[in-house]
Amino acid sequence: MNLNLEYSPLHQRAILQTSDLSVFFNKAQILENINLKIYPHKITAIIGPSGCGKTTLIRCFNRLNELCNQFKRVGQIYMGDREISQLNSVEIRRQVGMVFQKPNPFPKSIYDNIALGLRVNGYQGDIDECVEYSLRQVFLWDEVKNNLYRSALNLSGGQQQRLCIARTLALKPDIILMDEPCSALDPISTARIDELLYELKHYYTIILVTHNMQQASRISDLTAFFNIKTTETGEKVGYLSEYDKTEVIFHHPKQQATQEYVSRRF
Ligand SMILES: Nc1ncnc2c1ncn2[C@@H]1O[C@H](COP(=O)(O)OP(=O)(O)OP(=O)(O)O)[C@@H](O)[C@H]1O
Repeated sequence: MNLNLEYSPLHQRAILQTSDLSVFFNKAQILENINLKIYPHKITAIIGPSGCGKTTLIRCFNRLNELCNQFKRVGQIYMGDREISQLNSVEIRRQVGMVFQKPNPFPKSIYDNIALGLRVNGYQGDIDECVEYSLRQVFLWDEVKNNLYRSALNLSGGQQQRLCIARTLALKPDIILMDEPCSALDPISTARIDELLYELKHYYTIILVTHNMQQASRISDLTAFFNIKTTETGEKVGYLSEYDKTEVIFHHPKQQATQEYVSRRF
């Protein structure tokens, strides 16, 4: 579903695209026929009621679901011209970084949180420089530059989440998946992350799962509203209900369910 995106087919190629994507866990269908295009250097918000499959969808994009042996997918996911099953899963996870709901720094120093991933990926450049550059990108450098060898676990929640974002950025991904990255943070830390994401979209493509309607409406360019339906056999399945520019989804949605969800009358 790629609606009314004036600039999309004419001016931009999708960086990531699903084609009739359906997902199953233990034979239960979780997502049905998802057709979604993600455009480069945009923030795409994924919104919808709990259980509609938002996390499951984005975990398809870095092939994380495949670690669960009950998982099955039907349909295609293309990165550029290539179906992601043809790509090496280690390479995919470098190209498609992920930031989780709860900040999850390694129980190591601030420095090592970034340096470890670089070493594991065989980084050939200057690690000190890259650590500094990544911490500057998330506006954390000035706060931690004198304590780089202290445990990352001593940082505040907001600082830990910015460190996790820096750790992801250090590997130079094309796409960053963010699964409710601010849900464990206070409003001031959330506002800082919002500003940060807005800056980062100049360099990266961001897919943001969020329950925070203010966050989605303030910083995203495009919004995909997912909903849940009940099948004839009584199963609940998630589907893409409406996808458009964020401004349209929040101010002139075509569907009543979208209107109700974004205005919290769902
Ligand atoms: N590994 C798994 N094994 C079995 N079922 C799963 C697994 N992961 C997710 N599910 C099921 O898939 C459905 C969608 O879950 P998912 O977490 O993707 O939804 P969501 O929209 O992100 O929800 P929320 O907004 O509450 O985080 C749920 O019914 C969940 O129980």
